[in-house]
Amino acid sequence: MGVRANIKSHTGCSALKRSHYISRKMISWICPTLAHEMIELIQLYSCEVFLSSLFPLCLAAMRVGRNYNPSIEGNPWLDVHKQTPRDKRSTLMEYIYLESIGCGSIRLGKQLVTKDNLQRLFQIINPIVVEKNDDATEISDFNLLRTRASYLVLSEEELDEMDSYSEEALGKLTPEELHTLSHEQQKKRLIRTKNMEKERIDFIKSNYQPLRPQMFQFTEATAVEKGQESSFFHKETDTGIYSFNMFTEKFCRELIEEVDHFEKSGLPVMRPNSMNNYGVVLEEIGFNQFFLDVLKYVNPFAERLYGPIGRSLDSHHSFIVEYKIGEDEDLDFHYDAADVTINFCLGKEFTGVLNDPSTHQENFEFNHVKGLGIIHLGEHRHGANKIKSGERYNLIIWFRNKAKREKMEWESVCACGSQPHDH
Ligand SMILES: O=C(O)CCC(=O)C(=O)O
Ligand SMILES: [Fe+2]
Repeated sequence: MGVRANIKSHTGCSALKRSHYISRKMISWICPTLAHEMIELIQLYSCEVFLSSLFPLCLAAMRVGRNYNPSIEGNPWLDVHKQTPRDKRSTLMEYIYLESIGCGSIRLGKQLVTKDNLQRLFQIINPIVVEKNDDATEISDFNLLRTRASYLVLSEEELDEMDSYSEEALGKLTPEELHTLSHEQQKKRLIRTKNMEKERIDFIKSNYQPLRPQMFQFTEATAVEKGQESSFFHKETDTGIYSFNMFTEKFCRELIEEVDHFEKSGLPVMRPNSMNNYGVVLEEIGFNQFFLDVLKYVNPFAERLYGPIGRSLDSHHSFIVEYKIGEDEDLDFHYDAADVTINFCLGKEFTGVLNDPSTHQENFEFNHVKGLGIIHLGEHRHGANKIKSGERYNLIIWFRNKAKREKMEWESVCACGSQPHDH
């Protein structure tokens, strides 16, 4: 993030932004243009997947295209979520924010804050809940926990460490001792983070009643809209940003509904990453296989677009980010802890910015439109402009090479310097 200062986030509606907006509309909704784009792509990639599975769909889209009403008003994406207003998070569920030291934090419905649950979810024998103040006041009666307030969940050992490793005590350690201490702690934390994740997934699995159990299975019908079968990547920049239209309107609406339903359950919600405070990690609520299946579909494209990096993808971290005025409103520049990222707009209003990390000269802005996604390299620096009204839900899929990512995680325990936007 060192050179971030020379790149500013844009909130105004520049001509550049408008032209991208218009071009996105043209490509997605004016089907003769869309057909032309498809032919170009087919020629460019002449890829087996295109020919065997997508080509017939492309032809179908071209046929529909001749009669397709290109007006933006006719775009089903633009008003579909008007019918599904989202209840206020605060009135839905009495959430308590519970933080660990170095192993992530969760939101948990107040009724689920019990010693047993904390023991399990935080992997601590005798969990102690303390106020986040200088005195670390212990709260033993969980009824006294304040809705939407944040607390620390600690083991007795951690509480002792807080005293013994006070700034004064740390000042007495040599730099080498401090280094070793922090590395040992980080290793322990990494292992605990993994165990906590496993427990959380088991906890959700045994307690969550999905709204639509069938939607946890990926099918091509989910991915490709009948009549608008345009599952292809449109080149946006020379630096590896492509846009595409992949998931159906129905899927997007239902995914938002499922996420809302999950949030109402009060079950533990992990922050999707270190920068977004709202949203849900989809593999934790049962979508792991779903996105592995999506990956099979994306794999040949990723390889065409990104070569060996695209070929190496074998795992994912998938989550929903939610933006709303008064909550998360924007996202600072960062790069993802991913090899390849898909960022797909499920709904609401937003303007985003993507910047090329290698040159820092690029100033490409992409206006998110419901039903459109972008794919880019994880290392491609980007951020999100402030939301102006309403709510925005985006589906973020971080595709990764598992072995490489695990190696990086362990190495980061020993590396100093800036970290990517990790989860
Ligand atoms: O809000 C967005 O569209 C971007 C989100 C993002 O970059 C991320 O969560 O890594
Ligand atoms: Fe990102």
